Amino acid sequence: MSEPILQARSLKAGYGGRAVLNGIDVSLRENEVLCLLGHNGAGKSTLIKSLFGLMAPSAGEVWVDGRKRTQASVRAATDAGIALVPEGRGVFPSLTVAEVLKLGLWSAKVPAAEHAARLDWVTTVLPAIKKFYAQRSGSLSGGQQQMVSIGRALLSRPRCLLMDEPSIGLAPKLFQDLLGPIRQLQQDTRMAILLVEQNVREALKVSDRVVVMKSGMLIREALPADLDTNAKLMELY
Ligand SMILES: Nc1ncnc2c1ncn2[C@@H]1O[C@H](COP(=O)(O)OP(=O)(O)OP(=O)(O)O)[C@@H](O)[C@H]1O
Repeated sequence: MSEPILQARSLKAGYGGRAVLNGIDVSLRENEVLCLLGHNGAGKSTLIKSLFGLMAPSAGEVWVDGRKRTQASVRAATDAGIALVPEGRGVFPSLTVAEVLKLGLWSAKVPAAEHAARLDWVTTVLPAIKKFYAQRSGSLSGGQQQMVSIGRALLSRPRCLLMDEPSIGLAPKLFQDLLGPIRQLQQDTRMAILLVEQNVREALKVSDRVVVMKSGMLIREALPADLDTNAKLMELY
């Protein structure tokens, strides 16, 4: 089997000396959607931020493509083909969608000659974006903003996508509209996705494997099919 694209080994991290991650071991492989579940405050966002290089671990290691990362760096993560859909969307309300995506092209260091083709490609994956391309982001619905946030993350054509609660605040029926095209893209391209979700039932439908976090530890690993009843889901928490 090939090396994991992204791996945490005994990873510890926290804020101002307060430990949040208490030794996490997890691997994300090519061509899988790994669903990360856990209560509010379990440390899911902290794990995502640590894997992406937004936070330096206090102990333990992050490995990328079988090589130990020497320094937490978002630039290095982006260069390695990793992209983040952050919690809370992070689209600037006063900018139009076109402007948000142009900023995304710039920050992903996409060569200018490829900008048009890259934007075309993103709107092929998420065609709904075309409908509100010229609108200010602040005037969009939550689902539309989330689509822009996901589209922006795709601009670098990542091999590995980290998604922090992409469906938060959306009606459950919008989940598949938002995540369905991404699951399709993932299956077409063998991309790896780490998906943090509160919308457990819908998330399991687009996931290959599940890990559950509690108080900064991974307490369970399962397959979606193992969690096909309410009782089994309740056990996780
Ligand atoms: N920037 C920060 N500064 C200080 N403490 C933080 C910060 N961000 C998160 N925390 C704390 O770290 C703990 C874990 O938070 P984290 O956001 O990683 O959890 P989570 O599992 O993603 O939860 P949620 O589902 O609510 O987003 C919480 O106690 C939270 O209050």
